[in-house]
Amino acid sequence: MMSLNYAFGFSILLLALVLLNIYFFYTLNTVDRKSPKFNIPSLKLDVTSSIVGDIYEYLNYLPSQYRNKNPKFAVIKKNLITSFNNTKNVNPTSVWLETTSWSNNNSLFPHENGAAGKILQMLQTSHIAFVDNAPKGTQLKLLFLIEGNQKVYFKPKRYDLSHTIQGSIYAGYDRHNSEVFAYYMAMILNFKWIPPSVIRKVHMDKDVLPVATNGLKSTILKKNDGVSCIYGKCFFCKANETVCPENNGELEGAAILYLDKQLKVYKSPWRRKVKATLSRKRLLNLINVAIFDFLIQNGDRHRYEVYGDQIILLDNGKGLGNPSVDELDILAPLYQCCSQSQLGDI
Ligand SMILES: Nc1ncnc2c1ncn2[C@@H]1O[C@H](COP(=O)(O)OP(=O)(O)OP(=O)(O)O)[C@@H](O)[C@H]1O
Ligand SMILES: [Mn+2]
Repeated sequence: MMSLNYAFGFSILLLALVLLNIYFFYTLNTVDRKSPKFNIPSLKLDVTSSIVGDIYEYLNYLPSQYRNKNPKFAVIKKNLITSFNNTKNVNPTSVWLETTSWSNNNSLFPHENGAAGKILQMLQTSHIAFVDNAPKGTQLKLLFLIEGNQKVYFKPKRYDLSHTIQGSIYAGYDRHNSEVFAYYMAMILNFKWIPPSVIRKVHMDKDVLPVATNGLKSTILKKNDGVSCIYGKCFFCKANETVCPENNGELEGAAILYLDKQLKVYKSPWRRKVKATLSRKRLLNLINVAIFDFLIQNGDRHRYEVYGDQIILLDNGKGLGNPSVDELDILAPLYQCCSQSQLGDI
């Protein structure tokens, strides 16, 4: 009798252990996968890539902290807005002196004590001493020399904000608002390796033509209605693809601080495929840039500039093309690195 009781007790224990085991393996496999509350819209995907499918599948099971705004952000936002609005008593000479002599391991430009707002204010409103073509690159852009002897790149508006770019990720002209958006987003992400950039409007007849170089004048056409339009000087610039002022005579664009610094230029190793051997720091830096580019949807980081040993974000004009497309290829430096554990190999 005693041994029967004992055997019964033992089998109950065994059963309990087996059930516990099943439960354990079940939770192992389903952790983070309980009742997805967040369903991302189904998008047209390149189903040939399993990574792309995996990423979208996993998005449904992200832990809740990734879906809620971090309360710490309110303070960061308030400080940033205060800094951008600090535009009183700005002295151009001292702003540019402080800005161009700035040398720091954490940022390209000063941001403390409202410096960011002062720089933006100067970029947006300073008197323009001369305007020339900026022939570097494939896109039409101008070079301004503003009060205080500061150079500025001006990428003109080519599209209305509601315009959607169709076609490849490289399609279309640069988007001036993408440059400006990139700057503000980088500030929010605390990535301080990007030139300040702000929307500026210049009057064609009052601000540009009187101070235009002869080179620029030779790329300006007078249209039938008497309006002066620029076709500029660049790799893709054509006389029939001009930029014209709005009805009020103003030309809108992104005013981007020009960096008179020693920059090294590298071809992106991802422009075809990864061939180069990269240092750990450079690889992590490229992954950061890829995440940034994914957020602005810039798939045109074919080249990157390095200052010291830090990648800087120059040329952010190919973002914001089509709000209903998520181009996941941009994240290749991130997901290829994780799937092939390249970090361990170098
Ligand atoms: N803010 C800046 N300060 C200094 N140099 C700059 C700045 N922005 C761009 N450049 C330099 O000018 C070159 C052309 O600029 P950018 O890349 O913005 O033009 P792009 O027409 O878009 O060129 P691409 O078609 O090759 O992408 C870049 O190679 C970069 O080295
Ligand atoms: Mn470009």
